[in-house]
Amino acid sequence: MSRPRKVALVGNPNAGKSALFNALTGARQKIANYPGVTVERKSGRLILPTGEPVEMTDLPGAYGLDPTSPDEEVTSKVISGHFPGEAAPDVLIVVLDASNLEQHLVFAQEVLALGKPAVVALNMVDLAERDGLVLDPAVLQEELGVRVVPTVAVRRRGLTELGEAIASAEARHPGPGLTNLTQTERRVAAHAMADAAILSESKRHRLHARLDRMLLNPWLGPVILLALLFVVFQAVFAWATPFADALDAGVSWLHDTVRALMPDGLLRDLITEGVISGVGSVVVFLPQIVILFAFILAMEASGYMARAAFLMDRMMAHVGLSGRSFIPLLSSFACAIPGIMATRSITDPKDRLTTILIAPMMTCSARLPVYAVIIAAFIPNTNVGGGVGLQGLVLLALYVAGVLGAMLVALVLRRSVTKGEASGFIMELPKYQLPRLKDMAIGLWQRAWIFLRRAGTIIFTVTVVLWILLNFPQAKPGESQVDVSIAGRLANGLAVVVEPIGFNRDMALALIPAMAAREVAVSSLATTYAVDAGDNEDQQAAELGDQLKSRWTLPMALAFLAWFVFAPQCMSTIAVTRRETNGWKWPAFMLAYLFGLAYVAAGATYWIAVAAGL
Ligand SMILES: Nc1nc2c(ncn2[C@@H]2O[C@H](COP(=O)(O)OP(=O)(O)OP(=O)(O)O)[C@@H](O)[C@H]2O)c(=O)[nH]1
Ligand SMILES: [Mg+2]
Repeated sequence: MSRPRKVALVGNPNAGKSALFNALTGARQKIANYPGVTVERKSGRLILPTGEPVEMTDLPGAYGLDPTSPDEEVTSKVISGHFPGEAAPDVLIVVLDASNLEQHLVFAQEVLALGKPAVVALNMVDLAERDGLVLDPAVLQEELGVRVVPTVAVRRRGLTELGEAIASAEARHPGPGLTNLTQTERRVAAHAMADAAILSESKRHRLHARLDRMLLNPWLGPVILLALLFVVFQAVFAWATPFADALDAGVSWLHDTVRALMPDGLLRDLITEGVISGVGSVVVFLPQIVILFAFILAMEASGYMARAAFLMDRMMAHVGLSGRSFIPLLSSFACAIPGIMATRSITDPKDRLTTILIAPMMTCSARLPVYAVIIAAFIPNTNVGGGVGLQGLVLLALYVAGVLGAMLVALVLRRSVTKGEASGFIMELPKYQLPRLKDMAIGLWQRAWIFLRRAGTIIFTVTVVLWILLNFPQAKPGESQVDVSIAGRLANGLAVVVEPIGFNRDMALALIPAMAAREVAVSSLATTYAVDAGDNEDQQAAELGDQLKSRWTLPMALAFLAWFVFAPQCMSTIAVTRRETNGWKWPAFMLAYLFGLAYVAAGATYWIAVAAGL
């Protein structure tokens, strides 16, 4: 039997290719309402209505076959069959945004001129209708010489017709109207084609235009953005509390139950102190993570995020970056790894390198548990007036500190190591859309799952190993178990280095396993204190927050927070930087400068706080 035919989705960024891919193959590729979301190719299987199985590939968006950035290069190589280890696609699905037809037809002509079997998915016809556009697909079909199928990817409209069109797509001889055109000629042709295909147009985006005038206003825009972020961080603390408390109670209950049921011994201690206290101390932050992502996903889907990028462009230009860096930096608030990969949509190599180097300073969600546990223990839950909570304010300040640090570093790098001018910013603003509940639910579920999976795998493993290192060799009566343990002795070595910045031995101990994942800092503190409590019932019952309060001073806690704003405590980030920069030079540079910054920031915080009498 011959291999299944290969079908590839091509088109401008933000046309809805990944949404179509998901709808057709049942995959869960990330979709978001701004250009440059997909930066790698991804394949999946589907069965056409004719019963024919095909292999479908989702590609990064592109503006032309001549690549100007690493992600466009993937697209152009896959289409031409030059992608290593992959045959050229047999059929192309050219995805067009119906509400942005003229622009999207330029690249479509270039692709169709290749003469491969092809189908056009006239996607987002619902948005076109909403904006008062009535289109005639037959006109486009006539002009382009291939089947044109209207679709609404997110509502699964037109999928069967699209499948049938794929099944019957055949090789063609593109007419003279398509081949050998210059880019300018294609633009002129696109204009004429769009004009002919648009039957009627009643301007109905007045509301959106007004919204843009407000949100993109150079003065009002940043104020609105800041206010919005402010609400987000207040909500992370305020809304999460009842859920976090419930989870906390669940963890305590489990801990006590297992303790009561199991016989005394090392195995019981491993399960209660290592697994339940350690991993549980991280899991309780699930509600906060979910709330944070609910806001991020809503901002992405509505089209507001792209506006925020537009607003930030001026500020980015001041530090020598382009607004293009905004989306990768934004993704880094979830995790630096997809953020660093998203830099593939940046054209200028030095621009891209700078963005990679500063991405780890964006506060990723793995820091949230660390921040939250320390803030909850040391920052009073008071109102600073007008219903604004101090805890949320401190959390916002930590995020802002990361951003400001990153901008400062970019400024320095662009004048030294990655010298260059800021490049111009071209990004089309996506249409405003109401976030779809189902997409939000899927997105949140994915984030929650990533978090829980980390807790169940990497955090679990590291915590168990740490517990073992904390319990051997066993202390004699009268000795402190942590002091004599292997982990304790290792930490004593590191403690010498971090003592000048106010860290104690337990903090030093937390830093080592936290290289695997930042959240481990929390579970490792929880485990250390649980082991240290030994048989002391009172101490055992004390929650991690109370333990911290009784063992750390406020300046120490603040220094620890400052450390985590900058420290590159994540091996995966280093690994992905190595991959994206093809060598060890830049990851080594990143490690050195970020640890340096963390050390200075934590030290300065500690000594200033001490001097201020905190
Ligand atoms: N209303 C409407 N929205 C759509 C449709 N198709 C996609 N979208 C939305 O449009 C946005 C972009 O969709 P994606 O699938 O990420 O676009 P893409 O072409 O893969 O973009 P890149 O990966 O950046 O090249 C998302 O917010 C989708 O929810 C559609 O037919 N109708
Ligand atoms: Mg995509």
